Amino acid sequence: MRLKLLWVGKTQESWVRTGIEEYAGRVKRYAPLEILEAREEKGAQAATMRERECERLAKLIPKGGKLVLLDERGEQMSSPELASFLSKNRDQGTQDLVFAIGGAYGFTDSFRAQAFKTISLSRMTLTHQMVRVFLLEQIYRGFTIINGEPYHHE
Ligand SMILES: C[S@@+](CC[C@H](N)C(=O)[O-])C[C@H]1O[C@@H](n2cnc3c(N)ncnc32)[C@H](O)[C@@H]1O
Repeated sequence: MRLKLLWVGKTQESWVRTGIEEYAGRVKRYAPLEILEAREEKGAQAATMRERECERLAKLIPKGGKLVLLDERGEQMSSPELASFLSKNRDQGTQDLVFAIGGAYGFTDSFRAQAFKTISLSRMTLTHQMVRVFLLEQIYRGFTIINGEPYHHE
């Protein structure tokens, strides 16, 4: 199973980039991981920016890829539940599990409708930049749970 992380715009803060590099490196011990960046839209109305950014995200989804959205309105999962979601997909032969993080204006309804699952990390709104690190850390945590490694403590 290959993992793809899609997001909108460059990672601006160096301390966020450091976190991404750290946890992306850890995740790659368990599964091939590719991070793909959609260009951020600027200077238009929120709805137009959301629309254009989602069109760009949609183009990055490989054919047959299973789309998982990160969204505050999604389903809240525990880390063991995320681990079992990852292992189930791996065992069922999912080729590309594609996680998408929206831009500052989130997702359009039509992009939401393409998702196979929508996950919330919290009911609070987090910055789309920090969500990149939180998601990578949870995926890493998930793999350590799958492998019975001493990282996650109940
Ligand atoms: C600043 S938020 C967008 C807020 C936008 N007003 C909305 O309603 O979706 C940018 C992106 O960060 C991610 N995000 C923010 N908070 C999140 C949370 N609690 N759980 C999961 N993803 C979150 C989502 O992918 C979201 O599209």
